[in-house]
Amino acid sequence: MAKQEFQTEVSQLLQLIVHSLYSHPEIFLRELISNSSDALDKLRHLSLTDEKFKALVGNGIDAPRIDLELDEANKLLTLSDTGVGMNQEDLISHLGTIARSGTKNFLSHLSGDARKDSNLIGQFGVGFYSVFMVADKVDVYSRKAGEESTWKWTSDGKTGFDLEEVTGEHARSVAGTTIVIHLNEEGAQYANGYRLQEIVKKYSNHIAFPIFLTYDKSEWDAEKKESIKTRTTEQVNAASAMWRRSKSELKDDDYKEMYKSLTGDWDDPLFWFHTRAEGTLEYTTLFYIPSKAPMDLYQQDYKGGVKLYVKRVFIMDDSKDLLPPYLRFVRGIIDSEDLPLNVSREILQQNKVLTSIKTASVKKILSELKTIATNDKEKYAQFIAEYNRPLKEGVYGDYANRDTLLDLVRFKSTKVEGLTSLAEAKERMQPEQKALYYITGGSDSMLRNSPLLEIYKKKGIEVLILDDEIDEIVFSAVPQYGDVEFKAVNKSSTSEDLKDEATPEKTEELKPLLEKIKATLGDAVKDVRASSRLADSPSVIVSDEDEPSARMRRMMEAMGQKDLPAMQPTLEINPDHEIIRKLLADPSNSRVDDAAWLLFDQALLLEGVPLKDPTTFVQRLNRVLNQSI
Ligand SMILES: Nc1ncnc2c1ncn2[C@@H]1O[C@H](COP(=O)(O)OP(=O)(O)OP(=O)(O)O)[C@@H](O)[C@H]1O
Repeated sequence: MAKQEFQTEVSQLLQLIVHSLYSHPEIFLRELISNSSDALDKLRHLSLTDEKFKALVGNGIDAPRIDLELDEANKLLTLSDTGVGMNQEDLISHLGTIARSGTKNFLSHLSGDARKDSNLIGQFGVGFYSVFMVADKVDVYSRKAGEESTWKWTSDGKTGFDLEEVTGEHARSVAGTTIVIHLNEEGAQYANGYRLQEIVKKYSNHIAFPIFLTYDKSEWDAEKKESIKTRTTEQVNAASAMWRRSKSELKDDDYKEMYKSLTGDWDDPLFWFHTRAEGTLEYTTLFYIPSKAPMDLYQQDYKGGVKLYVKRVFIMDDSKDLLPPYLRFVRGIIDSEDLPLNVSREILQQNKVLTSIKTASVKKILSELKTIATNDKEKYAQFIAEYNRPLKEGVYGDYANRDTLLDLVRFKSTKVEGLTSLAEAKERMQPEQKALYYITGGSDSMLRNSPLLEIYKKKGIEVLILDDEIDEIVFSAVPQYGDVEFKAVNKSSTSEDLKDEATPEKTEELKPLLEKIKATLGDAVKDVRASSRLADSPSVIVSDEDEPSARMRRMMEAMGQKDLPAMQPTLEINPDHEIIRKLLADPSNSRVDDAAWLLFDQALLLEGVPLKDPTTFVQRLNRVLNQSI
């Protein structure tokens, strides 16, 4: 017998499961049943598509089932399936290490606060290891489909496991897995047939395979007027692929239960969309929106959340081709009547049937979301709190659905508390307002206090506050909302819209000063102009239409773009500001030189641009300070 140690992460996870996750120990059964159901799905798929496995039909593999057997007296619970099974290597790699990136990610997020951590873990399910909440020893006997040997894996869930080949009475006659759970003190409550039935119905009623329970059933003997126990085997679950049933037959609880057994989430989903399409293509989709965004939402190796079935036969999960990447938070099922069973991942990408299903599914999900946005604002706000960002990715990437997505995303604004839709912002436009204005490039408070907003505040015009990094990229690709243009307030041309007729004398008067400042700043600026967008601040920098903004430049640099041309913004000066008036009053003022740089540097700082030469800035500031004290 070979004794092997668990991977460090497994030990960590086990520690956590055993010491802090007692709040829902019953989920161990759901996790094991879900693994068995996956194993049955896999084998059924192989037997339909692979010659080698077709030959096995008739030898147990055509009777997919899950069996629970209870030995109450010895506190033993046995769960068996006739699924794909595991061989020696599988047992080591699947039950001795953590391959799932989600779980690794989870472990890195642990806060040490048991309550919080158990909520976190609910988001992905702990899988097989949850059995150690209720067991002090677990034996797994497994035989892989197409192989002869049965392997036994045994562990107390502490440091490691033993692995050996078994023969004789313990060898399995057909492929599959048997898990013998030696219930511990905590788990003793599950050595009860009625309790087990209740849990199976609660979590696994709609698993596509039958689950049988063998236990000592107490029955009343009418003649002798006493309770007698009879060994009984009963099917416990409904075993209908529930998504194939009609909506009218299904209750909310059916949907919620299906969601939980599908995802391992402990919380109810926010909402679900169940569709049956008939006509040229026949398929069923059942999509769920989890109430909390999945942990791996922003990871490149995220897991797709939609399972593909063909005529109720499981084909694959984790595929990233079933929905566009921005809808990666959606969980659920696509079940098609028209796809071939042996469809591979490679074929999937170009398959016409699947492309049509995918296109229709995206439209369906987005239109359902739009209905919720209109009819249930509170629920929609919960949705937006989790998924605004992926929707924005959609605005950028999904050209075909851009209009709908623009209606779904929400933004901060100078006119509302919380968030606004673009439709509402459009409603609020002033009669003379020519575009929907937005400001990007910094944190919420930095943007709200930016001098660029002064004129808009004065005129009562709304500006969208885009403080999410992704906004800048999204808006660079989206020129308008309906018939209204989007305009960034930091672009040089934008202030033209708002210009009040400046008196020609004023412009004339300013000219020499502007030239002087320009001469002082040299190549650091493209131009120096009188501003029509400032009220309280003396200066501001803006960029040309086709130039990246300061923040965009930082992002491009962070992404490794090296040969960006040097930044050359336009400096705008507020002709009515006291500092400027003073400089104008005395054109020979020896301080114009310092003033020019300080006006420029402060404008850069407000835009979040780090100064190239902070030492000189500080020296200048001190010089001016010294003169004024
Ligand atoms: N009854 C079983 N039959 C065959 N393989 C199994 C069985 N139970 C577990 N496995 C294998 O062990 C792996 C690990 O199982 P575990 O429950 O820890 O995670 P998972 O099922 O992969 O992830 P998740 O629970 O997030 O879906 C499975 O992916 C599967 O390959």
